[in-house]
Amino acid sequence: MNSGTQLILSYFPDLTEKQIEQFDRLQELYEDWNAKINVISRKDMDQFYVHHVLHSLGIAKVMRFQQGTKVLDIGTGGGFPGIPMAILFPDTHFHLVDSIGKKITVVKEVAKALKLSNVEAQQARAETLVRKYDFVISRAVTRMINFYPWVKGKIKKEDFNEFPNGILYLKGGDVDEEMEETGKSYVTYHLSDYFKEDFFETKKVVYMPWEDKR
Ligand SMILES: C[S@@+](CC[C@H](N)C(=O)[O-])C[C@H]1O[C@@H](n2cnc3c(N)ncnc32)[C@H](O)[C@@H]1O
Repeated sequence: MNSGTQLILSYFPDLTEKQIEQFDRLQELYEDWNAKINVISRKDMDQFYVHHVLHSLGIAKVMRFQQGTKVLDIGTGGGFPGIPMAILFPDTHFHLVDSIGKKITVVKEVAKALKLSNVEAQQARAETLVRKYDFVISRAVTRMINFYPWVKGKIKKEDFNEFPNGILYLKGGDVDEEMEETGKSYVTYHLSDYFKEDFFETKKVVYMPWEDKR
């Protein structure tokens, strides 16, 4: 087992043998694909498990998806946060979408190599999608004021998991300034409360539950 996988296991001790194997293969797969199609900044590759895998899994410290949950990852790039989350939640369906076809090629190949049957990858612009989901997850795509109109009609207005359906967005820096522009309610979780690596000092998960007259 590589040291990155050991790190993941230290924070998620209930991983199965299959999940351990899948996490273990990730770095090699991305190194190979990244040499052909740049989906991860090269200088980031030596911090791959912290900056990409563990960061993506920060969402799982905030929300446990039940079997049958449907999740959309918008602007997934090479598959973050969708691929690590799909390994962790094999009974949840993940729809990974990006507007750039080459990135979706990488996502499809990685999912195939890992036999992730719960991953569907599609080249599309977020605005054009018509299905409904329990949760939308995302990292580093655009400001929430732009993002929110893309997704608000795509979240099922019923609660299937322990907490209301909604958006789970990975963000660094000043969350409040950006979130207040939207006028919507949200909860901020600090990833430094869960992970001790310096990288997480400023990293957050912003949770926006769907809203009605509740
Ligand atoms: C900075 S990258 C982040 C990629 C990935 N989420 C990550 O954290 O590694 C932003 C991605 O959003 C995609 N994107 C931007 N606008 C989009 C849209 N309207 N619909 C789908 N994807 C979009 C871009 O193609 C790009 O791959």
